[in-house]
Amino acid sequence: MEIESIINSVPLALESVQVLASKNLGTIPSRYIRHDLVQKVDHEILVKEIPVINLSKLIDSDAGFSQEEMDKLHLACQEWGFFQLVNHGVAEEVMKKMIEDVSSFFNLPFEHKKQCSQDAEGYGQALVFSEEQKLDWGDMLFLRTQPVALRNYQVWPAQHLIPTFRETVSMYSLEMEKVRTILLGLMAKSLGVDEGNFINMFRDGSQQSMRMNYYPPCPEASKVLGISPHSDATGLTILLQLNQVDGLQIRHDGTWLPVKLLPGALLVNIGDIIEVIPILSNGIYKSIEHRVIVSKEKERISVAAFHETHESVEIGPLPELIINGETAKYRSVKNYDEFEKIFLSRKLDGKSLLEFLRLNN
Ligand SMILES: O=C(O)CCC(=O)C(=O)O
Ligand SMILES: [Fe+2]
Repeated sequence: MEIESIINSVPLALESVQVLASKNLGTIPSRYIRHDLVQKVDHEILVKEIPVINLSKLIDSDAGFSQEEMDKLHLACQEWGFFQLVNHGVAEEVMKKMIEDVSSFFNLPFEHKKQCSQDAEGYGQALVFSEEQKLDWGDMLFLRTQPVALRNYQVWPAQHLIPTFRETVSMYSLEMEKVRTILLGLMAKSLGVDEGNFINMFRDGSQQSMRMNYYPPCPEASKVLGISPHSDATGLTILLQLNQVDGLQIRHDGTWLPVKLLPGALLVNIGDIIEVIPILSNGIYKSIEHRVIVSKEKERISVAAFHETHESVEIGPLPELIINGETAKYRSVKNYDEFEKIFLSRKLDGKSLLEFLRLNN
């Protein structure tokens, strides 16, 4: 299908999963049930843990720089596409406020949350374009957070309902940008590419958005997914798990590996954009598929902060890289805005966005 016709698809209206869950139904509508879902995890794989990177060992600090930690980071980006980040330097107070205010949002009465609804932004569910498509067991609040001029406060919770929400998200947003920039610099070093150039692609004015996810408990938890398998159509994602309830699984060595997050850790993953733009990683760093399973008893809340390339950056193989007889592996997309439109208008389906852009040559 051509890019233009995909962009013009219209999403279907969906019900809030939190409202549905509050009805305490014994069984749930069939549109959430996935008959082919394999949730059983191979016990062998449970001994595997995704890499943990200690950021204080990678920046000038009392701990000193550790080449060993740097090698671990490189391997994590190459072989896992995911890592946990500890000693990341984000102020505890900011994390605490973020946990409080985002939880408060999902605890608001539905009528109040609904005021934040709008098509692709604000409160709602993952966009769905056909009656056949399975639904995810979760609601979300999707906000554009940077640059500030792109914020649409209409879809943010009203000031009188959660007075500190704006300030908290603003502070957290800047902390995430700091972590992003440090990590990109380290990745550039590991890849042996120009650090300034790499960071410049994500310079001031680049977009950051946050997807705040709420997964209610589900009476048929083993038959649903909180989020369908997907890879993130972004540059770099930094995820905060708010309430110590695990549920994320990543595709690793052909199976789904559950992620056990350490308290206070952030989870970082490589998005499609870093995989696609050869100058960023020449395909060395991988954007990995992941999904979310839900619990029968406990709700789960997470915040994914997505970091994009600057609007002036074309997403696709750069001409100067098509050297030594190599051909472009992907169609180019003008910039992140267009990339996002294509992403939003397609159902979450593994790494199909990259497949869609791949050139068969
Ligand atoms: O809730 C999670 O752990 C993952 C969320 C996620 O994958 C996303 O928002 O893209
Ligand atoms: Fe994701």
